[in-house]
Amino acid sequence: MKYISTRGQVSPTGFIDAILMGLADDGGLLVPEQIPQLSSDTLKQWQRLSYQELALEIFSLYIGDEIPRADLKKLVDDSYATFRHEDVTPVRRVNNGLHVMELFHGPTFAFKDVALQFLGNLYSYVSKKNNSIIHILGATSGDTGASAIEGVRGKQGIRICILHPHQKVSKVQELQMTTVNDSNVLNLAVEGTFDDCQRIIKELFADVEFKHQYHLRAINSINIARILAQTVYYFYAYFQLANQGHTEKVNFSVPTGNFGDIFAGFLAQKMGLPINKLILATNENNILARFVNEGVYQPGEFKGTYSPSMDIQVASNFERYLFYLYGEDSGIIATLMEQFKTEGSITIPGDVLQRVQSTFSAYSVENETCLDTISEYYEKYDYLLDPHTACGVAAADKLMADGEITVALSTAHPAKFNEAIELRKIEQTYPKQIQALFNKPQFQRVVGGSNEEIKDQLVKFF
Ligand SMILES: N[C@@H](CCOP(=O)(O)O)C(=O)O
Repeated sequence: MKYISTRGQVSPTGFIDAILMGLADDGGLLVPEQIPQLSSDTLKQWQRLSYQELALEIFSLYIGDEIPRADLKKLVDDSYATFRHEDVTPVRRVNNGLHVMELFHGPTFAFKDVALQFLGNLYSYVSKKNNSIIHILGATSGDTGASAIEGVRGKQGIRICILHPHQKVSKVQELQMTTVNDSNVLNLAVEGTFDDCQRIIKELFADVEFKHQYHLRAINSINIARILAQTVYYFYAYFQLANQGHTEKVNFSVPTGNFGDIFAGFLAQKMGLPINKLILATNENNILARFVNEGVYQPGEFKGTYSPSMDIQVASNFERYLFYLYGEDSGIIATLMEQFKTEGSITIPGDVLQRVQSTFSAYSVENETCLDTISEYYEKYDYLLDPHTACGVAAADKLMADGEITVALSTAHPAKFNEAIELRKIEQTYPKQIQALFNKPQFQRVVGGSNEEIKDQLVKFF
């Protein structure tokens, strides 16, 4: 399989070079040259596979023979052996039509572990095999950072620097990142928002000379490996329901910030998974919900919410979706992204908007509704939702029709966001791994948001 850029200025490249490139060198995002198409027979054959077996099949389609199957199997098995649940991403029925897929059974209690345990092991494999230098630079609104650090801490040949917005992540998220004292980890707390952190890393990756000189690698969802790994659980959820006798198409409701997770669902649908609606749930930072409902992509004013991981204005993976929306025409995408840079917005015509709405439904969840949903599900169903999952569940409640089956993606464990949970006077017991964080010293440097200052830190660290 080869990978091409959404902006068309990069020669088709193999899987390993694509993951090492991260952001495409022309500033676009890498996508597979062709999306594999699955027959209904293949779907039937996959229906009873374990999570690990399924991941191996899906990764093989996108990696081809670049990694021998036995090596790939070991990477997959090692990556998911760290999960606390034997199903890796179990699906639980909560009420009639609503199921929750728990994606938080990995080491840092968030869905990011599903891809970042794998990517961490993959980087280590590539570093040993090809003698590649792996200097990771990432931005986080809380979950990606902890998960990426956990995926590579202490690993030979790898260094990681994570930028997070100072005091705009939850206490547990901050502790998960900053209590790590391995010498290959650097945490920079940036005075600004997640969008500032993401803009900085994208600008540094776009500085191709700097990127190559310092061997910068990405762990955010700009890296195509993240998307591919997240595609697996859409299939797995569908198969778990099919094994219980649900043969109809399924809706997925996805708490959305950077558009990576829901894009993975979109990719699964394009591969042939019978998905009905993709429900896009935002918090009050609702640029994506406005896009789906009105056809205008324009950042609004930043709002701090109870779901800080989704406090994002400019969604990284939106460009990948635009590429498919516009028939894989990289010329149009390059023009639209240039327009976004100069004018600050993209408006799509009515016929294109109709195509968007045939795939996505969207709802923007207000702060109070998020908390109300947490209370309601706790009282009625004895199920404690984290505030991001609560946004997904609130959107599903709003947008699913009677008789439909919806899987809401539960993206994090509630213990990561007690700031929101305690507002509703709900007392939760922390898992022991989270409780232990409160007694540890923290290691982080607070920095301003200039590219030069970050570059300076990186040069010293790498
Ligand atoms: N919500 C994310 C933001 C970064 O998104 P990513 O999927 O591109 O890594 C976070 O928790 O850091």
